[in-house]
Amino acid sequence: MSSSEAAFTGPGILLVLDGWGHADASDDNALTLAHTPVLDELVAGPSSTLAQASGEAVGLLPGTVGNSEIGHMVIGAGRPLPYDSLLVQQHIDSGELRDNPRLTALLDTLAAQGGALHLVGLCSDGQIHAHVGHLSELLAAAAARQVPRVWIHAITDGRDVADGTAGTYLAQVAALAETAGTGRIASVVGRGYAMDKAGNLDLTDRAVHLVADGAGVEVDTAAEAVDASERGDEWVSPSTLRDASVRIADGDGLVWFNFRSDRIQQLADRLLDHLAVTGRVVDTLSLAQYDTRADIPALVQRADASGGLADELTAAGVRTVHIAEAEKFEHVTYYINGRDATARDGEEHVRITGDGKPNYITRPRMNLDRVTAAVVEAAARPEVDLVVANLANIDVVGHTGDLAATVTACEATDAAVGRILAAAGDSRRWVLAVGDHGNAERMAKRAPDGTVRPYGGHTTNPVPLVIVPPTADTPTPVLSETATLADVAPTVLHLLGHKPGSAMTGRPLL
Ligand SMILES: O=C(O)[C@H](O)COP(=O)(O)O
Ligand SMILES: [Mn+2]
Ligand SMILES: [Mn+2]
Repeated sequence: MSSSEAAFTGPGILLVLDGWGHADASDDNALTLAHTPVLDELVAGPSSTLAQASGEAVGLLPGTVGNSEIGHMVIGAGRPLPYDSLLVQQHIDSGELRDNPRLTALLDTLAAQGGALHLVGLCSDGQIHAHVGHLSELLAAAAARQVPRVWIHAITDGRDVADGTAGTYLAQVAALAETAGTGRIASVVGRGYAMDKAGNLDLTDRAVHLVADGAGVEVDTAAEAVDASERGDEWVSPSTLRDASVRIADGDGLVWFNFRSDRIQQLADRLLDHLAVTGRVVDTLSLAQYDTRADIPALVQRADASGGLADELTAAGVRTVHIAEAEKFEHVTYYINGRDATARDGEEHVRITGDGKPNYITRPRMNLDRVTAAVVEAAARPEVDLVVANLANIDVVGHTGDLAATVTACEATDAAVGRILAAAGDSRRWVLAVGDHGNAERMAKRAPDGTVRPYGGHTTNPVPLVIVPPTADTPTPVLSETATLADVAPTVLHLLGHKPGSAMTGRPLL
């Protein structure tokens, strides 16, 4: 029987196991160290393949690690989408960024009126939220337009890159400024403060007052600020350089150089509010488009992500329930639907919330039991055609860089998948389980200084993709050996009995 004859159609569950990457067993592979009988059986079966989830396959620069935004967008779009980091790099390579009329207008005004330029963003080459190369280009543009003073407000990383590397990146930033002939680090703060996205405004406001008012611990060097942190690079205390202590003045300019919005938008909105309340008019631009309340003009526009799974399912009248806990809720709603937050007709969104400031090392199960219960409940409703869910633990706990906690997260996820498979069997649903990018299969990395350090960031590894038939006696489909995340939406449509959307370039895997 050919694989197409073996295909079955009907209701199903699309399950994204966040950060579920594939790599050979090793002593830093949390997924192979963990006892995961359910996942092991799934990936060992014939209805299993590996999908590319990084680099060009999904719309990133070659060799770039995947991330949750592009992962979910491509899963939904059924085609690779040029991601913001790729678009920014293309604008740099073509010279368009440096000549961008919004940028040159701002720089020329600052040069003519003697205003300072403030550049705010994450200083690493993690390529998830930002890249120091983009900062370098903005410094060169400011130098070319003779902006008199350029201040860098550096956010330290330690999450998308190995912890303990912030000092190296800040030295690199200083060297880039030297090469460009302009720019000095005015302040340093860890991303735990500056890039909170959970509404912890007490953290955000520390960064607001640092950047806007120069309020922070006084240090002589950026390295001193980093070295003083007792909780790693993510939690470098808001620090201001003694000989470069600045506040943002009326008439200054501000450019945000993170290309990804989700973790900078809270700070951007809060800072702009603070400047307005304190009577400072500051022209502001962002490198890529942000989802801020404030309308911040962007230097690089987003790619169109329409025509994906959500649009096809709505047109076909398919009823869906989208479920995730807070950390990944936007990913299974906004991003998977093509950066569109509106629930379509026939679409329900379920956001599972828990503690405000969870500690993922001590609570690696997170809110998994409640997410699983919501999936089981939705699966039992006959009117629901498709359940779309994200299990966050493997990725979110993986980001702590704590191997033991991540092993526990993998084991908890394994048990949850077991419960979901049982519920799928009861309701005669197929299940398609897939990772959105790698993370937990690699928990150590060589840092720029040559040392091997705990690593909680993402990887370029492929991700497992498995399909479980609706009943034990349904013929087991054999999946295509080559796959990418772009094949998920066409495969889901196929399993629901529909054709791939006309905007999709991926193909059904069975
Ligand atoms: O913002 C984060 O938590 C990480 O930098 C990236 O993780 P995500 O792409 O899985 O959200
Ligand atoms: Mn993810
Ligand atoms: Mn992640």
